[in-house]
Amino acid sequence: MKKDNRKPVLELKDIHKSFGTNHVLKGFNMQLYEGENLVIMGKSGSGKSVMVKCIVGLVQPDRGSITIKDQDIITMGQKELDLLRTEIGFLFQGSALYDSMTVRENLEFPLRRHEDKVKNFQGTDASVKSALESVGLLHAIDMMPSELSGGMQRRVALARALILKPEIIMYDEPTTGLDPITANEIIQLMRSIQKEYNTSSLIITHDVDCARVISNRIILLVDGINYAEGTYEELSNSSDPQARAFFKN
Ligand SMILES: Nc1ncnc2c1ncn2[C@@H]1O[C@H](COP(=O)(O)OP(=O)(O)OP(=O)(O)O)[C@@H](O)[C@H]1O
Repeated sequence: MKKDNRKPVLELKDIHKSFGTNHVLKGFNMQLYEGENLVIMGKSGSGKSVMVKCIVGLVQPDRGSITIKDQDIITMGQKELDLLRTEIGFLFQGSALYDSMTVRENLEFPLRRHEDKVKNFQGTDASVKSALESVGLLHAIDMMPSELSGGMQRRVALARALILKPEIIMYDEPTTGLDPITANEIIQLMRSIQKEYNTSSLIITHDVDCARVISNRIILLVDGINYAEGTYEELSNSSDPQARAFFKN
């Protein structure tokens, strides 16, 4: 593979994490570059969620460094960390909408939490409308989550992830639980958002179709390390059977 001379926006170096005798991450390395869609694939239980939790600060790695735009987040104070986190949007499986709030109120929530950052934006109402427009759901602004289909709910969650105009978006299993047509709509939306906002995306997925369509690059997480890296074509045609096995449906 070619050596990449671009600067990463997010970098994990030599991350180790064990739970008792269960050594989950054993020196995992990853660079996410500006504007790219990087997919992480790994078998169930391989440590993908633990890796994401290390990035968002829910789990403390035993060893290694995590930098976002050259700032080390492991040694950072809470206040700086909160501000830096506004640079990251999340679309997690569990990132459900608040049932008792309208779509508009759900989107206003992160704006209110991060008022300092929002001062530079065009105003709450305009920000909410522009994020909803990006996911094609402006007409649903006053609806309740219960009135929306599963796919629409995920699009609203995506609008909420976008509202602070993050430079990085992390998607954890973005298509899980959706039928193939809706899953494809979400994938196309992720692509158009990447173009519109020039975000760098980290995507955790089991979905081979999603990985094929969305990825510029894929990292296979095996035995706690970045076992193999490359484009979909490179990895799915790899001479290594363990790498190739990921792409058999
Ligand atoms: N808080 C915790 N305490 C103890 N063990 C944990 C904890 N969190 C994760 N683990 C263990 O770490 C390993 C990796 O779990 P993780 O949830 O990261 O897997 P995954 O790759 O995300 O799996 P899946 O694809 O099924 O979601 C598992 O063996 C799990 O039991």
